Order: sequence, then structure tokens, then C-alpha cells
Amino acid sequence: MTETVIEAEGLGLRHGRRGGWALRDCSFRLPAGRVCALVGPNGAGKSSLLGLAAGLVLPTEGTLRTVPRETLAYVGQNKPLYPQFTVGETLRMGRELNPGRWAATTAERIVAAGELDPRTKVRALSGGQRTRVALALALGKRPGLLLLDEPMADLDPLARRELMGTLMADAADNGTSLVMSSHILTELEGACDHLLLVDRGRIRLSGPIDAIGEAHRLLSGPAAASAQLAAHTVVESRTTGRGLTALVRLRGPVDSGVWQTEHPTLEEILLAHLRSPDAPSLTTEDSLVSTGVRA
Ligand SMILES: Nc1ncnc2c1ncn2[C@@H]1O[C@H](COP(=O)(O)OP(=O)(O)OP(=O)(O)O)[C@@H](O)[C@H]1O
Repeated sequence: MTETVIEAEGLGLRHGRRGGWALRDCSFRLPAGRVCALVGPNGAGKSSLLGLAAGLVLPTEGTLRTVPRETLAYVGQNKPLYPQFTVGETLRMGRELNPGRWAATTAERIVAAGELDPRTKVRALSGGQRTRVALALALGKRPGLLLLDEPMADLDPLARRELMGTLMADAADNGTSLVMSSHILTELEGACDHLLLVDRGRIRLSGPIDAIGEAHRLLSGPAAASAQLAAHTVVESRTTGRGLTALVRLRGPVDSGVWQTEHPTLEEILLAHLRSPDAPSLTTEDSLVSTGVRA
């Protein structure tokens, strides 16, 4: 089995003793070398999951294993940087904190691509410019696993495209595993090959994007034939007049004389799951937690 960079089992998190569960009963495995989209609506638990993976908070229940701390980098939504440092001092700090592994050229190239003057104080930077410095610091660390909480949120479209390209190139060249959160799938689709859909603190979908796509079909047919759907796992079904459309996971053959079958888009799959909170979740083969596998 491929190396694992995150393995969660029965993971749960409560913020404070009186708080509700931000995450509950989450089990999944992220194989090394994947670029993973962590998607879900506002308040779903994405930041909580990244905070747990980054070791910023401890689980209330269950376990999460990940890579050693020195090979992990995390860029949170608030981009914690020292405001009184200049950009140049921030990169020097990166070098001093990561002796022997600091990728000076990578970090400097990211900063230079944003035309940032190394003498500018961090507090004088815009939100998007701070994101750039935070990404330079994170990639400079040459992480084995890079966790990014809504990295693209305050970047303009050009910077977004350029930095996404830099992240992808780094992942390809150095085998960096990436987890990027967003509540907008289209922001990450195309760049990612693995998906974690979190909703109301639960993992709803987990696995390679190809496998998740392949597992689902969109069926259209007469509402009168709806009983036939019981042979499959129905994620969502909608009736319009005499017609019925259903997003299903097939468990056997479909009568092609009755149903028209299509491959749904990833967005259709996600939206159907979000609209149907009671639909069973799906964890595809290689992201199943197998007891005994060490990270
Ligand atoms: N520090 C905290 N104290 C108390 N509750 C919190 C705290 N942080 C998050 N929560 C709660 O935990 C749940 C999950 O929040 P989280 O920030 O992980 O969601 P998210 O998916 O990242 O959302 P968004 O897309 O809006 O950033 C929410 O109900 C939120 O109110």
C-alpha cells in the first residue's frame, strides 16, 4: 500500500467543553503525493480538520496520524506572520528556522513574482500579498505535506493562477502532498486529484476524484419506475411531472430500455450530497482506513 500522509479514525472535535461537535466520527486516509481538495459549505469543519492535521488542536475523540512536524507546513486563514518584520526578514527567519532544508530560491521566486520589495514591512502588505509571503514561507520549508486553508480567497485571478501553478509544479517536482480547502469547488477542480467532502462535521466523500466520479451515475426515466432504484444507492432523486432524475451509486445493471444513464459532473455529485444530508457517505478503496497502517 502507498505511504499515508494523513490517517484519521473516529476523529471528533469539540471547540470548548460546551461547544457542539465541529467534527464527528471522521475516518479517512490520504495517500502520499495527492493534491487533495477539502471542500464543504461554511461551518462544515474544514478549518477544524486542517487545525487537527496541523497539530494546532487535539482531537476530542479518535485519532489522527500525520507526517513528522518538521515536514509539515500549514497556512491558516489568518496568515500568521510577524507584522513588524520586513518581507526579507521573514524569509531569513524561514531559513534560520529550517536549517539544512530551506528552499531559498523557491521562496524568493514566489515573493519576486508578486513584485514585493524585500524591505517592505509585512504590516504594510495587502491581504493577497501576505498570502504570497505565507506561501513562500511554507514552500520554502520543503514540506512533505502542505496544508492550506482557503489559500486562494484573497488573491486576484492572475495571482491565483500563478500561485496555483507554483503549488502544482512543487507538488509534481518534490512529491509534496497538498490539502487545500475551499467552499468553492471550481476554485480547486482541475488542480486536484483527490477529494474530501466535509458537511456538518462528517466526511461525506473521500477518495480519488476519478473513482468518486466513476462511482456515480445520473439516471433519468419515468417516475413510475422509481421502485427499480431500490437496487442502487440513491443519493438524491427528484420528480418533475412524470419524469424522475436520480443521482445513484450503481450496485448492479440498469435497464437501458427504461433509464437514460449519464456521467454526472463532480459539482453535480457534491451538490446532490449537500442537498441530501442523509445519503450514505462514500469512502473509496484506497482512502479506507486500514488498521495497522502507520503514517
Ligand atoms: N474557536 C472556535 N470556538 C468555537 N466554535 C468554533 C471555533 N472554530 C470553529 N467553531 C465551530 O466549529 C464548526 C466548524 O467550523 P470550521 O471553521 O471548522 O468550518 P469551515 O468549514 O472551515 O467553515 P468556513 O468555510 O466558513 O471557513 C462551526 O460550527 C464553527 O462555529
